[in-house]
Amino acid sequence: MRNVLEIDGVNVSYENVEALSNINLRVKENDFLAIIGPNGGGKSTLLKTILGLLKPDSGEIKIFGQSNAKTFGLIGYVPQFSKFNKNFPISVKDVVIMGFLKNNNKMFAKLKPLEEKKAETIMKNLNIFEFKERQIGQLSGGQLQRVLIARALAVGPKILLLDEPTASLDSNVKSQIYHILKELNEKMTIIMVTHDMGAISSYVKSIACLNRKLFYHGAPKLTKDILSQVYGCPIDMIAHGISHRVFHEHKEDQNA
Ligand SMILES: Nc1ncnc2c1ncn2[C@@H]1O[C@H](COP(=O)(O)OP(=O)(O)OP(=O)(O)O)[C@@H](O)[C@H]1O
Repeated sequence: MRNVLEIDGVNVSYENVEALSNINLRVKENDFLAIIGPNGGGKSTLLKTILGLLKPDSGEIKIFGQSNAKTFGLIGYVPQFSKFNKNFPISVKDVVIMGFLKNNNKMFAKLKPLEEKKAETIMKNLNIFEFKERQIGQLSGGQLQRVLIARALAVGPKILLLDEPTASLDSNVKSQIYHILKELNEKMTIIMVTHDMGAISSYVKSIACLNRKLFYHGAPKLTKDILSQVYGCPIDMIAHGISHRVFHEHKEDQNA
């Protein structure tokens, strides 16, 4: 299997915060990679850097062997839907259409007939076609997540990046989203930031544990030692090793 993503010696900082330190990572074609780690560990920063939205201070990122500045259409991005402004007066269909536009300034541009057909197929596949005229504020969390996945699929990506796709969804809806991702994974590589440890044992093919540095990258089998290193405190694992986590007493908490 060839590498679809190669990250070499990447450092990223915001003014005086070092968010990523010397990240080296290879992702193979058709992998389903989960990036896990504590809050503020640099997961979103890593996604933004892969997308080319943030420029590393040093190091290099290649997508299919090319600089990520030249990769429009190869990567689809699904942002954290909880951060999406649900009050924005835009319909489901218009959000999906935005995915076809290279320059998002032309937000309500008309699609070519072929694109129109493709948008329709994507919406039907994700079961959102029936409410395509609905304003996005009228959707449930799971429906909105499917709309954002549809938007990301418009470019026909080879890699799909998702930032916490199941955060604040109930377990039934989470399973629906993972089911969709599993199907998509037959055609594309998936890289997902998640705090959902349950997904790791059931759905993903590999994991990367990130807390400013990359502590582990490999099979989705976490040991207590790796988790403690990444999360910076001891962690108990209950039920199948990783589906739950409980923080022991914590020095900072004790002093609080
Ligand atoms: N725009 C910014 N300006 C300054 N510092 C930032 C900015 N964005 C992120 N940071 C800092 O960079 C570090 C990494 O943040 P990032 O959002 O990548 O973490 P994360 O792992 O995605 O966190 P979470 O799980 O809470 O979403 C944090 O210390 C954060 O405060």
